[in-house]
Amino acid sequence: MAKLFRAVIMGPPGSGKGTISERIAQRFGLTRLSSGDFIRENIAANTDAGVLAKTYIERGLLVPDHVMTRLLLPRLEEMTRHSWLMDGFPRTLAQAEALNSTCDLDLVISLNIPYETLKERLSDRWIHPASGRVYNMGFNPPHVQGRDDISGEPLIQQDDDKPEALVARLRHYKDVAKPIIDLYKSKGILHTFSGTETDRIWPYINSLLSTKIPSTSQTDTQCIPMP
Ligand SMILES: Nc1ncnc2c1ncn2[C@H]1C[C@H](O)[C@@H](COP(=O)(O)OP(=O)(O)OP(=O)(O)O)O1
Ligand SMILES: Nc1nc2c(ncn2[C@@H]2O[C@H](COP(=O)(O)OP(=O)(O)O)[C@@H](O)[C@H]2O)c(=O)[nH]1
Repeated sequence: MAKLFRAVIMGPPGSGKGTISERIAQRFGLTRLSSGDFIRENIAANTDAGVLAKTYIERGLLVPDHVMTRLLLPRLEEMTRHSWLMDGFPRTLAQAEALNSTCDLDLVISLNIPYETLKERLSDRWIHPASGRVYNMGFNPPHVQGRDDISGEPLIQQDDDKPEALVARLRHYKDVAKPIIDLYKSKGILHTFSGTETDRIWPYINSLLSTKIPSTSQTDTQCIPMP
C-alpha cells in the first residue's frame, strides 16, 4: 500500500483554502477534510459536540479547542488508510499541538494573499449554507444567479464576509496563525504561496505536491489515538 500523505492548508478568510483544497483533492485523490463542514454535519446530526459547537457559532465565536479536538481527532484516527488534506484546522496553537500528538503531518500549505484581494473576494462570495459550496460572482459564478448548482437552493452572503467584519477577522487570523506557522516552519514542513490569483498560485502548488505525494508503496502510517 502507498505511503499515506497528511497535509494542512492555512490562510486568512478568503485566501482560497476551500478552492485550492478542492483542486488538490481532485488532482491527487486526497480526502478533503473541512472543519467547517464537519461542524455543520455534527450540528445537522444533533451530536453532543455539534449541539455544543452550535452555541458558539451562533454567537459568531470560534468553537473552543477542547470541543474541536473532541470532534476532529477521532475522525482523523479512523482515517488510517486515507491520505487527507485538512482545511480549517488547526486554527489555534493548542489545536496544532493536539494534532501534532495525534499524527505526523507531511506538509503545510500557507496562503499569503494581500488584504485588498481578500476584501474584494469576500464581498463577492456567496455560499450554499447546507453544503458549504462556495461561489464568487466573478471567479466561479453559479449556473443560475443566486442559486446553488446542485440543489437549486438560494445562496446567501455571510455577515462575516462584509468588509466591516473582515478587518477584525484578519487581525485575529494574523495573531493566532503566527505561532502555528512558526511551529510548522521549525518542523521544516511549511510551504508559503503568495499572490493575488488562485490560477497563478495553483501551478506551484501542483508541482510541489507532484514531488511530495508518493505513488509507490512504502510503509503504512497511522494517526495514533491520543492517550
Ligand atoms: N478549527 C476551528 N476552531 C474553532 N472554530 C472553528 C474551527 N473551524 C471552524 N470553526 C467554526 C468557526 C467558523 O466561523 C465556523 C465555520 O467555519 P468555516 O466553514 O471554516 O468558515 P469560516 O467562514 O470561518 O472560514 P473562511 O472564511 O476562512 O472560509 O466554524
Ligand atoms: N476573483 C477571484 N476570486 C477567487 C479566486 N480564488 C478564489 N476565489 C473566490 O474567493 C472566495 C474565497 O475563496 P475560498 O476558497 O472560499 O477561501 P477560504 O475562505 O480561504 O476557504 C470564493 O468566493 C472563491 O470563489 C481568484 O483567484 N480570483
